[in-house]
Amino acid sequence: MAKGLVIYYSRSGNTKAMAEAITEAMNQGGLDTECKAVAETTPDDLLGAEAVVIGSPTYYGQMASEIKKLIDDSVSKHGKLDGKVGAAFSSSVNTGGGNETTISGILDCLLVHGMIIQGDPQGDHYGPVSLGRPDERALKQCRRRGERVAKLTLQLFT
Ligand SMILES: Cc1cc2nc3c(=O)[nH]c(=O)nc-3n(C[C@H](O)[C@H](O)[C@H](O)COP(=O)(O)O)c2cc1C
Repeated sequence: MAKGLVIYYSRSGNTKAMAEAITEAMNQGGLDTECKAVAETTPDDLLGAEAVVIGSPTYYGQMASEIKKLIDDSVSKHGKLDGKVGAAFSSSVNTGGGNETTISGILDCLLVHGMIIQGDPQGDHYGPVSLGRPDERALKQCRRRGERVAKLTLQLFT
């Protein structure tokens, strides 16, 4: 069965709540998906999933260093993530506070790994964003992204 992995870093719970909503939707979409804090995640874990979704709070318009460290450590698996499905999400405090640049930064790294990224013409285009604690709009975007990742992954891997 195709597997998914949602990885997040979160200090005050906002990004974690997004991760949980995305994970639930991926599981409902038929992808056996685990949700892990980045502190519990190793580069080896990236190999075990066909879809990897990474979320970070926005720190100065960029991903948190904890997420970047995992990505930098994933150089040990370089070439082995080629063709997997990737996605990203972020929480910030301000509108225009850089959540999309954070997502783009994560997606850039996943592209270097050779991963497949799907945009969204109707929902949050780059990936779900939330201002602070995810409200119903943000949770809807998280569920939508989870469904879309699951659908694409099952199309590619089953
Ligand atoms: C070091 C630091 C830098 C931050 N930089 C930004 C920023 O550039 N733009 C913004 O809108 N929010 C910024 N924030 C706010 C967080 O992105 C926001 O509170 C986020 O929802 C926290 O997510 P969490 O609850 O998952 O930890 C920053 C917070 C910290 C601690």
